[in-house]
Amino acid sequence: MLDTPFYIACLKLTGRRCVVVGGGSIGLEKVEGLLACDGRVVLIAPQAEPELEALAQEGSIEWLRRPYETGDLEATFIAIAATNDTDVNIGVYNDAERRAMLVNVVDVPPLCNFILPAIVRTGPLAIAISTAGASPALAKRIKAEIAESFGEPYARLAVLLNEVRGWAKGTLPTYQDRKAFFEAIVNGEPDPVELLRAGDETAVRALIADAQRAHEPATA
Ligand SMILES: C[C@@]1(CC(=O)O)C2=NC(=C\c3[nH]c(c(CCC(=O)O)c3CC(=O)O)Cc3[nH]c(c(CC(=O)O)c3CCC(=O)O)/C=C3\N/C(=C\2)[C@@H](CCC(=O)O)[C@]3(C)CC(=O)O)/[C@H]1CCC(=O)O
Ligand SMILES: NC(=O)c1ccc[n+]([C@@H]2O[C@H](COP(=O)([O-])OP(=O)(O)OC[C@H]3O[C@@H](n4cnc5c(N)ncnc54)[C@H](O)[C@@H]3O)[C@@H](O)[C@H]2O)c1
Repeated sequence: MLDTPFYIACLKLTGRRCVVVGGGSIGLEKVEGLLACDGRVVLIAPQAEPELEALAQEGSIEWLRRPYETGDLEATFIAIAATNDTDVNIGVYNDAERRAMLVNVVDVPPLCNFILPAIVRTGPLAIAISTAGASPALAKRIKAEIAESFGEPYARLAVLLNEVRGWAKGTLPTYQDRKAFFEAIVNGEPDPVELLRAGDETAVRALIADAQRAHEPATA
C-alpha cells in the first residue's frame, strides 16, 4: 500500500445515504463518524450495540435488522463494512466496486478503495493524518502532537477570516488582490494566532479592519 498515491479529499455527506454493515463496536464508531458529518446513515446488521439501537429508536439512523443483501447499496454514496464475517465483507466490497462506489472494509486495506485518516478537528478546521496504512498507531501519535500545536486559535482565525470572504469577493477585483489581502492578515505582524492565543479577538478584528482599509481600491 505504501506506493499507493492516495488522493486526499473532503466529502460532503449531508443528506446522502451512507451504509454501515455490521453493528458491533467498530460499526458504532463508523456510524458516529458519519452522523457527525450529517450523513443519512443506514445500518445493516442482524444484531447491534445498544447505542445503535438507541440511535435507531430516536430516528437518527435507519436500522435494517437483517443480514446484508446485494441490493442494499442502491443509491448509496459510501459504504463501510465492519462485520465479523469475511465473506460478507468481501461481498460488500465487490458490490460497491461494481457500482464504482466508495467503500471501506475496516482494517482490511485490500478491501478498501478509500482509507480513513486520523483527524484533528476543531470547529471548521480539520487536519487529516495518513500513513497510507503503514502505521495507524503512528498516525494516532501524530494526531495527538498536532492537536497540541493547532487548536482553537487557528480554528477561530478561520472563522474570523471566513466572515470577510464575502466582503473580499465583492470588493477586491482580482484573485491576486484577494490573495494579497488574506495573506497579509494570516502572515502579518502582529501574528493573529498569537493574539488569539492570548484571548485578544478584538485586536484580530482590528487587524482585519486595517487590512480591509489598506487593500480596498481607491474610489475615484
Ligand atoms: C487512523 C484510523 C482512523 C479510523 O479507523 O477511523 C485508522 N486506524 C486507526 C487505529 C488503529 N488501527 C489499528 C491500530 C492498532 C495499531 C496498529 O496496527 O498500528 C490502531 C490504533 C488504535 O486502535 O489505537 C490496526 C489496523 N488498522 C489497519 C490494519 C490493517 C493492516 O495493517 O493490514 C490494522 C491491523 C489489524 C491487525 O493487526 O489485525 C488499517 C487501516 N487503519 C486505518 C485507519 C487505515 C490507514 C490509516 C493510515 O493512513 O495510517 C487503514 C489502512 C484502513 C481503514 O481501516 O480505513 C484509526 C486512528 C484513530 C484515531 O485515533 O484517530
Ligand atoms: N473490536 C475491535 O477493537 C476491533 C479492532 C480491529 C478490528 N476489528 C475487526 O472488525 C470487525 C468488527 O469488529 P466488532 O468488534 O465491531 O465486531 P462484532 O463481532 O462486535 O460485530 C459484528 C457485527 O457484524 C454483524 N454481522 C454479522 N454478519 C452480518 C451480515 N451477514 N450482515 C450484516 N451484519 C452482519 C453482527 O450482527 C454484528 O453486529 C471484526 O472483524 C473484528 O475482527 C475489531
